[in-house]
Amino acid sequence: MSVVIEGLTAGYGRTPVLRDLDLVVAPGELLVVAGPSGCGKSTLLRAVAGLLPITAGRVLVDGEPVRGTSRDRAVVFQEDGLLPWRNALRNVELPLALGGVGRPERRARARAWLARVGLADFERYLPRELSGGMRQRVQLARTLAQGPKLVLMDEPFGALDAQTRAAMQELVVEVLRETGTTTIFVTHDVDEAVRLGDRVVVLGAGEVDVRREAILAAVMG
Ligand SMILES: Nc1ncnc2c1ncn2[C@@H]1O[C@H](COP(=O)(O)OP(=O)(O)OP(=O)(O)O)[C@@H](O)[C@H]1O
Repeated sequence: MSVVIEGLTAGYGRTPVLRDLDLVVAPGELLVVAGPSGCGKSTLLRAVAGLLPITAGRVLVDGEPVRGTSRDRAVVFQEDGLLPWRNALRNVELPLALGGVGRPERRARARAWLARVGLADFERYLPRELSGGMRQRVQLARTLAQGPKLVLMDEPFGALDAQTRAAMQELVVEVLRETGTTTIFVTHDVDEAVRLGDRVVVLGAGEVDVRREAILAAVMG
């Protein structure tokens, strides 16, 4: 899916957080949006997800203006949002069930995705029996099992330790490349931006080189 943002102004109440923002994401691209805390990264994701009304400009996904949420566009947050009383498998199955996918197929899809994220042996575990990194992997499986064409990730690994985070970054890049999913990945972590991005945009400073120094300089203003 392509994303074209033109002259986007959006925010909460009367003060816009984003002003006249232009951004293009090509199909299959992994775009990292970086920038200091409070600069509007989450606000941008919400606007693309259709969770936030926009004040001016437009957000086009595959040429169509965003008017609300859609199954084609999935959001992954830092909190895993898993239901504590459902095991890993049943958590991954839930949105498929809600989307009308029949039992045998949703079970097969959920199993395949759990295996893909390295959790084949943990499908019966409840969220509280899994580590933070494992829960994020379940969340990733749950998101990708739905076959979204655009994935919006909002600091999904912010709460993980450095080693787990690095492993998750590797997994995400691998899986998203494999599926050709377009991704907008928000982070305030410069190293994460360098590791993940095909391109890096710093809010307020535009597109920057995917090099640590260039991103740091833009983030610091
Ligand atoms: N629901 C809300 N109502 C009112 N103001 C909000 C709301 N959410 C965010 N804001 C304000 O909008 C601005 C941008 O917030 P946003 O969450 O988009 O920033 P961010 O770049 O994602 O920050 P962080 O890296 O800390 O998550 C901030 O000043 C914040 O206080």
